[in-house]
Amino acid sequence: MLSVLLLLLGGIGFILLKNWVKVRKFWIMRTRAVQFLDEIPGPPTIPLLGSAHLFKWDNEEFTYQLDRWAREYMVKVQPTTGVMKFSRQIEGWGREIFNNTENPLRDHGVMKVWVGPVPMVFLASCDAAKPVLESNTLITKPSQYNIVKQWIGEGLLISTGKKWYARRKMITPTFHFNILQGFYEIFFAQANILADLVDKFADTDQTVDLLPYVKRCALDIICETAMGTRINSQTGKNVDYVQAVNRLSQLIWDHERFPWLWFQPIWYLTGMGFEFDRYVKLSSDFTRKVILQRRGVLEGKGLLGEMQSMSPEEIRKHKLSFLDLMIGMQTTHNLSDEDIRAEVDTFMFEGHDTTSSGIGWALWWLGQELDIQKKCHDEIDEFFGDSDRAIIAEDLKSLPYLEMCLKEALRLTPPVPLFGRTLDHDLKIAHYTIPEGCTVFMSPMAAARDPRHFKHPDMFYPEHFSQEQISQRDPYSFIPFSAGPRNCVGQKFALAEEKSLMATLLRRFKFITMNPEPSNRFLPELILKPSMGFVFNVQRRKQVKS
Ligand code: HEM
Repeated sequence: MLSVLLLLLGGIGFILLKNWVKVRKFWIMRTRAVQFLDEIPGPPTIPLLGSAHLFKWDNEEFTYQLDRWAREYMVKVQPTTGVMKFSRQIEGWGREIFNNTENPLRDHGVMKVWVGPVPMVFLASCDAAKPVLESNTLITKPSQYNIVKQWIGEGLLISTGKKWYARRKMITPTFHFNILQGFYEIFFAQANILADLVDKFADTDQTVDLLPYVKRCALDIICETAMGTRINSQTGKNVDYVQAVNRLSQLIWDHERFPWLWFQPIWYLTGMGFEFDRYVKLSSDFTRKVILQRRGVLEGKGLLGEMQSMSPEEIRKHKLSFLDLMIGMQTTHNLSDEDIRAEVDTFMFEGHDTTSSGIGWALWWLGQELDIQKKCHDEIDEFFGDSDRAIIAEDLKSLPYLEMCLKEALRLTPPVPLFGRTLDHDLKIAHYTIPEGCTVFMSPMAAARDPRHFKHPDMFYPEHFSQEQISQRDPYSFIPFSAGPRNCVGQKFALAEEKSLMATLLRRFKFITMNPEPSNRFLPELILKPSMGFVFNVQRRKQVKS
């Protein structure tokens, strides 16, 4: 027995010594955090677990718990009794944060939560988040992203410092307007496959949950645009890959929530670690295979040497994907095959769950606000008439109201509900000091419910995005794509894809939401999901002709 104990202590001692520098750094950060964060309100803690022992296992309950904590600690409001509508809760929460003039502490929207021995600070208002977002130095992602890194590698989303600057400079031109224009053909083709699938439910008694349909459509789009490869998931192909991508996101979210899973032995004992590794291998092998194939195709066409000097117009003419451009830049930017794999997988990770969530929520809001949906139909009909010709980039400029609706949905239900940074230096927010090494999280949903910036913070009110209202507002109050130097590089791509898909669907159908608020709750996982899916009754509109 004694020898087992000694062996165990020896093992722990060895691990601590091996990681001495990291342990010391963490200890200093933790000591300063205990001292500085004491003032910031947050839920009760116990040694080692922090507040994690209080976390609800059930995802939906966990969401409600976060909401209760926010009201109780961030804004010092006693929990209300009875069931409140979730969106109204957030509105109330927003009001309490932003309208309170008596207690200056309430005005900042700052809360801390200890997850195990790790402190996290939530910055829920525009003013609290702005100093982090606009900084050129606070660009490091927190350790919570490490699990994502095991899947997508150190691509643009995860890298930091010089590597990030170089990659951002290299990747930004691949989203050139002229290159994006070439993708509209893909958007339209995939949107039509989606519309044909939806059509099977139209004018029947059957309702349909559109979430999995839109998700597969967005996955097909990102595979074709980012990798130059058709996976046809909409028509039931490549099931293994689709399942791997879906399951990885779920496993990552569980890993984030429960600190005991951060210990490798527990992660593997639960079986989740093995499952995660299996799916990471499946997904990475898929990307590696595609890289090899595309290199062969480019060599075959004699394009490999020429791509560096191509104009965006020529790139578009040759229908080159993001991966093709990476392969073209491989030698000049000294990229390994694994570097390319990481960047492509980053796009796969960032580029489909996000857009499908955005489209799903937008339809879900429009399916409840039928007058607003009618205005979208009218705008589309006025522009396209009876034609069902392909939608091209220029067309979308003529649908400003649809764009306002999409942005309003992004405001109320942002697909990325939280994003974080590790502080490389102490940061002062209002009268709080948040120490170096601490993790901060920004919440676009909370920031966008501020009545000082939005006239009707809890309502679906597209006029929030009229030119007049936009020009009067602090841009940091609307941050679904983050903001500042580390904002979403795919923002224009995402809006173009969303608008194109929405216009195609709305040309053909009217959507009536069957699970409106408050029954359908927002689940802020890695991506904001509906607790009950996006269930619609679909009605065909007039027949369109080409
Ligand atoms: C509605 C759709 C989308 C939303 C709401 C969204 C939102 C975001 C947010 C909030 C971030 C910052 C994340 C963080 O700091 O941790 C981000 C980063 C990023 N997004 Fe998006 N995104 C969307 C679509 C896309 C698409 C379609 C692509 C690619 C085609 C993409 C590629 C990226 C990349 C590469 C980054 C990392 C940028 C960097 O750190 O320099 N996103 N996105």
